[in-house]
Amino acid sequence: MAAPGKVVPFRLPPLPTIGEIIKLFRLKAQKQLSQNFLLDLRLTDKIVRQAGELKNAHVCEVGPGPGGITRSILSAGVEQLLLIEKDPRFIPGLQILSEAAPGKVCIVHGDILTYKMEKAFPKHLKKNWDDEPPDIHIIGNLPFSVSTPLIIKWLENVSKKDGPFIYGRTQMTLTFQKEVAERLIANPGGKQRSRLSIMAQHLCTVKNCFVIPGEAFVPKPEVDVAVVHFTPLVQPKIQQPFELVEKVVRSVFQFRRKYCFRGLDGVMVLMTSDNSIFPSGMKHFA
Ligand SMILES: C[S@@+](CC[C@H](N)C(=O)[O-])C[C@H]1O[C@@H](n2cnc3c(N)ncnc32)[C@H](O)[C@@H]1O
Repeated sequence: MAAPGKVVPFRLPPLPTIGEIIKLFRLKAQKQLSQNFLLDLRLTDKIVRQAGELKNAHVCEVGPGPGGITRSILSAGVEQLLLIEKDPRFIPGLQILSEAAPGKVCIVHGDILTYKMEKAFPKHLKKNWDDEPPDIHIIGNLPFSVSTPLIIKWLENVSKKDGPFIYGRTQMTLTFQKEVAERLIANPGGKQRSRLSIMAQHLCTVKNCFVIPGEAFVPKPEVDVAVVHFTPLVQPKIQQPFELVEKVVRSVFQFRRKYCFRGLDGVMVLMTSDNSIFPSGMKHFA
């Protein structure tokens, strides 16, 4: 028994390994759905550590699959874990995890692209936008065909303070194809600087955490994967509506870099009609 006042770390009871769960429920990865699983719990622990302190946090995991990352999230001592999984084959395996952590897990069979995140967490967790981020995190290793459109949608939600961001500056830790992660974190003037870099960095602090080699996944994907952490900024760097910023940035990047200034001609038109979108000049941010 622990001494009074001593914090007892949360420990899951002995469970079948992820490999055994996959065998038990015949969870063959479906290539057409870009399913690749992480079986090494040291790696899933490493991904979850990138989210920051999760003790007593409310977490939504998107696309838990056979539950590797799920186990690491539960072991971090979260208060509540919401799982959103589209493929019904994974639900029985996730139920085993739910029984191992009584009262902590809620499983939703659904599609994260349409799920209403504004109702996902208790209201009392809401924080003001300029306060510290709420104790709410989104974590996920989704197929790239989902994670890229999803981050665009969530960036729009950040700019409008809706969706998962009605609770405040909810943090996200997500995996992307390595090249997409490089674009998300690229600095101004860098080779990878793109539309995605500006859309993400004008709204969030974007940290690239680490690259996971393709060999770590079963089956091995054709590309490497990188983990990216997002914290919405208190003040966006460009204080204009999302749609307008997107339009301007699209216009800037429609030409190859050496012809970028052709794109800027269009921007100048928008700048004069909309009053200084990029106060210190687009050149430096692009
Ligand atoms: C690449 S697998 C990763 C599984 C697990 N997170 C892991 O790391 O081992 C992606 C998972 O996301 C699920 N998924 C795909 N699209 C989804 C969507 N739109 N909404 C919710 N889950 C989705 C898949 O069924 C699969 O379980």
